[in-house]
Amino acid sequence: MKCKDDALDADLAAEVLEVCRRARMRQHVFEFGGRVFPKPGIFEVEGQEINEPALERAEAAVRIIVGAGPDAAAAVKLQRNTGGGFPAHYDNAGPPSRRAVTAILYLTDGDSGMLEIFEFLKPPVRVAPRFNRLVVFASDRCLHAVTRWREPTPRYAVTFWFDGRAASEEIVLTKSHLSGFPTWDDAVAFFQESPLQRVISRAVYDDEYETSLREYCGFREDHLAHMLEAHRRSGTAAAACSR
Ligand SMILES: O=C(O)CCC(=O)C(=O)O
Ligand SMILES: [Fe+2]
Repeated sequence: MKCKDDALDADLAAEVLEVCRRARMRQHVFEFGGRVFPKPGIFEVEGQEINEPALERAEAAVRIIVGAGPDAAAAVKLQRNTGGGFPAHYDNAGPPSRRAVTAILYLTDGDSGMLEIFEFLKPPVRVAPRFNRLVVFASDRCLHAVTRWREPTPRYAVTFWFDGRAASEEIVLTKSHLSGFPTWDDAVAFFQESPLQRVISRAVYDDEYETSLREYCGFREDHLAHMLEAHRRSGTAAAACSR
């Protein structure tokens, strides 16, 4: 994960903030365990729906910062956050997603709505939103969550995703992965660099998944119960198949 302050030209960042303020955003929904839930307090719209030159200029600048080639397809998402947060997730949870790089441009300051980053088996890191701060990480190997936003005014952020080459990498965890490590440190080093960490993350990060569901977005008891149940099912399945 990399964090860069004063990432864009300040005038451009201010223009992007204005675009966010004006944009019509929709309630964000997410799929969990076969059901669709609203994410409380999160509203989003895709950049391509609003066709603003400032967004294109921002995308070009971010593309250079993250080192994505001119041909890498990009998706842009504008977000307004008035309350909740995000449960632990990977931006690329597996095929057909081809997202390789996530870059989040924060446009609002706050001491809540922190980005929590769980780089595999490294100490977790929390990044506060700050105007013109850019956080960049690998979409397929960086578990993250967003803590609840508690400020009276909205939190604005724009996320840029750049695709990589066709996802040809292995995505199935096999016994040979697990038996081939001479030492524990070798296994850790492998999973830190590999998208295969996604297969075992629900078991390894059980508490973080559960806490983030409970505290950041599961405000309705019935929704939370379903999400926790689905999380536990997938964690148990992952633990069983990696034995
Ligand atoms: O709002 C943030 O800080 C991050 C949002 C996020 O993780 C996402 O949109 O996938
Ligand atoms: Fe994300």
